[in-house]
This record gives sequence, structure tokens and C-alpha cells, in this order.
Amino acid sequence: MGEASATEPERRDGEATGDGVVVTRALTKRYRGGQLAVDGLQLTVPEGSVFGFLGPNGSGKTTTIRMLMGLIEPTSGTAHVLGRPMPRSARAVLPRVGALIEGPALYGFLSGRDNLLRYDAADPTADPRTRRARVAAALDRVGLTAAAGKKAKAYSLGMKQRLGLASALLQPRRLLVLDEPTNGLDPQGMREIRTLVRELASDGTTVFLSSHLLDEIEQVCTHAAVMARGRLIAQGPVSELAAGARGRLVVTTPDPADAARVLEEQGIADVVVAGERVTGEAPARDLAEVNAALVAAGVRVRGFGVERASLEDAFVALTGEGFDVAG
Ligand SMILES: Nc1ncnc2c1ncn2[C@@H]1O[C@H](COP(=O)(O)OP(=O)(O)OP(=O)(O)O)[C@@H](O)[C@H]1O
Repeated sequence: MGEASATEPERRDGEATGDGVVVTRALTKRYRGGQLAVDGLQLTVPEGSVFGFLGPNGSGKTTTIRMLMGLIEPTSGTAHVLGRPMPRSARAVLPRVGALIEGPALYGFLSGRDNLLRYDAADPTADPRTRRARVAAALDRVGLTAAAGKKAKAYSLGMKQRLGLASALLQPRRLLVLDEPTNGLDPQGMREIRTLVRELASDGTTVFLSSHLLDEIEQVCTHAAVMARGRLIAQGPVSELAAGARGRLVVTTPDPADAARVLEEQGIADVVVAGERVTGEAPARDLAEVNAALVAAGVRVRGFGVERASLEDAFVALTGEGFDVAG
């Protein structure tokens, strides 16, 4: 089942491809129309991580995932998945990778269970003797046991997405690749998928998931890569990425207009007033001086501090632009 062939010995992760489940070097895709969708991508996804692939719509995430899965050829550069080159080793690699890309393909007239049975039967590496048991376990895993006998066309979007995840879980996987797994779900459905992703990761499966939702990445991912216009802007542990951005200075005061004026005089950038909260970019200089200036100007300071930077702050700091491109 998906073992390395004699002609292409499997490299241990850490050799030649660097220490990663997914490693790309100068990976580039230019579509026929001339669109440079992915530009010189250097990605390293550590084993056991929940890796968020983050970027606004059109930043090249799906194109990258399609190259990783061997669905399209890169224009130049290399992609290794589980230590082997793609798309050349797709036949050996893909059985050990569970993927959910661009929504699950389902037969509406079949029940959820029958969809999985059929899907599994189409997989030449799947053992028919264990099929029913594996399908039942996957349904249980995603919380669809009670609805397993219902026709898939009667499923909600969230249930369809869960069924798609179940199809990725029919066999033990070292890597799960999920393209926008919460797209189109309501907040409850999103929470459920996030919980599921965390559970899968706690079993040791590396999860690579793309998202255009910053808070989603912050909530579930240990690591992230940030894309913008086909290029990698940053990657690393989520905590370090967020720490790379300065937080925001927050002043709580009944005198917000005066506070804003003083902060601006003190050279604080991006001062924003919202009710009694005045915020600005945290300065590099001593905050005690800023506080003293507020007090000296007669501003009644009720609260003063720096809020931890979010990944969104990091993104804005890195790209100089907001994240909401197309929702
Ligand atoms: N088959 C294609 N032919 C030509 N251009 C394409 C093709 N697929 C995508 N593109 C372009 O490549 C760029 C990257 O698209 P891609 O779908 O990879 O981005 P994305 O980050 O996954 O965005 P989304 O979240 O909207 O899917 C976009 O400018 C897109 O218009």
C-alpha cells in the first residue's frame, strides 16, 4: 500500500528535502494565460504540525495545493511530499495523503455511508475486507453515524464537508491536506470542523489547511505560512509570526479626543478613536514617556497598555495592506 518502489527509494524526512512533510523549493506556477499564480515558493511543513496556509482569495493557495497533490505541473521549482518529488511520485505518495480539495464530490442519491463505501471501493489500495469497519469508523470520527443512512443531498453544507473529511480518513494518513475546509459553513459548522482538525492533529497526523480566515488559523494552527499575490510573505510558528508584529497601544480614557491628539504629538502612528478606547501602533520607545505626556496634558487615563499582536496585525505589518480582499 503506497510503499516506496525499488527504483525510487523513499528518503527519510530530513534528508535532502529538509525536515518537512511538505517541502517546496522555488516552486513556481505560471498559467498558460500568463498569470504568475505562485512565485518562487519555499515552504517547509514540519511533521506533526497543523500548518495554516493563509492568504486572501487569489493569492495562490489552491494552485500550490494542486501542485502538491500532483494535479498540475509546476512551471519550475520542486515540491516534495512525504520526502518524495511530486508529481513524479504521486502514485506512491497519494495513498498516504488524505485530501479535501474544492469541496467533496458526492452522489446525492446515495446515503453518506454508501458514498464512502463507493469512494473506498474506487481506491485500489483499500482493503475490501475492512471496508465496512473503516467506513463506520470514519463516520463516527466526523460525527455522522446518526445521519449515515440519509441521502447525501439531504445533508447540510457542514455535513457534506464532514463527509468529505470522512472520505479523507478512510485509511491511516500521515498528511491531511484541506483546502478551505470551513468555507461556506455557519459558525457552528466551522467550530465543529476546527475541533475535528485539532483531534486529528493530536493523533500525530500532520494537517495542512488553507484558509483566508486569519482567526481560524490562529485558533487551530501551530504553524502558518502567509501568502500574498503568489509570494510567500512569512512562515513559522503562529506565536512567532504574531510576535513579529508590534501590538497596539490601548488607552482607555473619558477624554479620547485629547488623548488622540497627545498620542499623535508623541509620534504614535495610526491613532484610532473608538468610544473611550484610543489605540495606535505601539511605539518602540519607552511607554512610560507616552503615559507621562498624556497625564501632563490633563488626560484622565483609566487604562494604558499594549495588546498582544494578532496574526492580522502581523499580516498588515508584513504586506502593508489589509487582509480582507474578497471575504
Ligand atoms: N486555471 C487557471 N488559469 C489561469 N489562471 C488561474 C487558474 N487558476 C487560478 N488562476 C489565477 O491564479 C491566481 C491564484 O489563484 P488561486 O486559485 O491559486 O488562489 P487562491 O489563493 O487559492 O484563491 P481562492 O481562495 O480564491 O481559491 C489568481 O490570480 C487566479 O485568477
